[in-house]
Amino acid sequence: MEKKDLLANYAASKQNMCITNDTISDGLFQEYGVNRGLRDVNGKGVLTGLTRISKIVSFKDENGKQVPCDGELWYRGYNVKTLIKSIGPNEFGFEKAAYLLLFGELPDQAQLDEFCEVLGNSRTLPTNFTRDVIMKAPSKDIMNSMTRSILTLAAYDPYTTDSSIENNIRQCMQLIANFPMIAVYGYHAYNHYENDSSMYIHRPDPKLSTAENFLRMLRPNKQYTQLEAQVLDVALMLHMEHGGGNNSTFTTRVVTSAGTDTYSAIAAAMSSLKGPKHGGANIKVMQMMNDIRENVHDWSDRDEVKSYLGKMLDGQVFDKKGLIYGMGHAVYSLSDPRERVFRSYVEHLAEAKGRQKDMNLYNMIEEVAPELIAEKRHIFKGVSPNVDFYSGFVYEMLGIPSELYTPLFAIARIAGWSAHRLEELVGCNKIIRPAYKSVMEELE
Ligand SMILES: CC(=O)SCCNC(=O)CCNC(=O)[C@H](O)C(C)(C)COP(=O)(O)OP(=O)(O)OC[C@H]1O[C@@H](n2cnc3c(N)ncnc32)[C@H](O)[C@@H]1OP(=O)(O)O
Ligand SMILES: O=C([O-])CC(=O)C(=O)O
Repeated sequence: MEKKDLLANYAASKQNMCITNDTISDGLFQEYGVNRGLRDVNGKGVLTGLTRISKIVSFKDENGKQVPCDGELWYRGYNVKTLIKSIGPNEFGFEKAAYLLLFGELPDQAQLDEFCEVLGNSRTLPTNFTRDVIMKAPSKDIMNSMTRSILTLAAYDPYTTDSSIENNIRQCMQLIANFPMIAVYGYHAYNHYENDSSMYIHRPDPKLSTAENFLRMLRPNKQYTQLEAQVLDVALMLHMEHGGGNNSTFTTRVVTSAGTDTYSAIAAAMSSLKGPKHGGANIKVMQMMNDIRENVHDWSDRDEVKSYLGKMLDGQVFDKKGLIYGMGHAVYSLSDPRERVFRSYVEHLAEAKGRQKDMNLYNMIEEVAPELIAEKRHIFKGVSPNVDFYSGFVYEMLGIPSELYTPLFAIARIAGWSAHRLEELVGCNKIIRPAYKSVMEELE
């Protein structure tokens, strides 16, 4: 028997022991008033912190009663939809919103120009970093490849552990600037070594925005249209920030509170974001849609689509996890405002690109899935499509490879993580250490 089989067989033989000894019954959670996943029975999160960075609205007060409402997302006092609308036809919004999230106020033109200039000039990697780090052991999992790059960047920083606020601002801005590079170069290395394609390492242009640079570095001929860059810019703005409680931002805050350095905190956040129940859902949605296209004979037959989705919820088909990806949210009830914005773009793009049949299938799933989930699960606050439902479809129509969908989320969310790291360092300064009630038995 090969050594690796020996270990795999041993692990398989121990599986049931772990399941038996690690299962904790619902009754014990109830007895001690412990909320699974830090969520109460109505799905509301346990309050664990205060923040000024953003606000999520999913319930409204009606005559003293909290009732579900359409979702709203606010960055530092501004509704994200208003922020997006305020971006002029020849402007890009990601940088403006990043300044807002990091420093708490909207920049005037001179402040924005200065910020963009600093960010643009910071889009460099240490000498030979692409060859020595990114091109070594390339992986299809670009989130892992980026995380490896982030941790290795720490080794090139003489002030890694300096916890002053100015040093943290410098490190966060350096990572915001570097994220598109380590993502796209990681993809090209993988595409070359694993898919036998040509490799392109285009340098970023310091005068271009994050969205433009991403497309410039990705495309072999560096070309993109203004519309493509603007759609991507809006996508980035929609993904930048989502409160302190989402899994990756909470991770950032927990790890930051232990006093660790910026690189380690952001690497931890990356590891959270890639989870299929969080930012990794955008790839899962695309895989799920492909699976539906393959297995549903008539995509326009509502009953056939519904029946297949029902099997998915019962864990019989697709990845057998019992989830319909791109649906549901820990906070939103009737709608996720980001999905609504994406939807308006998707409709135009699908028409322009002749993808009407796919659009109809998405529309049908958007209608049927919430009904089905409500039938088969305990839903207290309503279930609706989330930001990940359409994002992959938009990226696909922009010709972006699926390996880069979750990395794109990270390229945007690094701004929110950075803002929360700074807020934790400035305003909290207390290690996060919740309690676990022990239900262990003492044995002789
Ligand atoms: C950027 C983002 O992170 S957005 C979210 C991206 N994730 C996905 O799209 C994955 C699919 N969705 C889900 O797994 C869930 O909706 C989550 C993880 C996002 C939120 O889950 P919860 O916080 O448990 O939501 P909620 O309290 O409303 O769920 C109630 C029940 O419905 C289930 N449920 C919610 N959404 C779904 C879904 N899409 N498919 C199947 N079941 C679902 C939950 O598992 C839960 O079941 P349980 O009571 O047996 O535990
Ligand atoms: O808030 C959450 O739990 C997940 C989410 O939508 C995000 O992080 O953007």
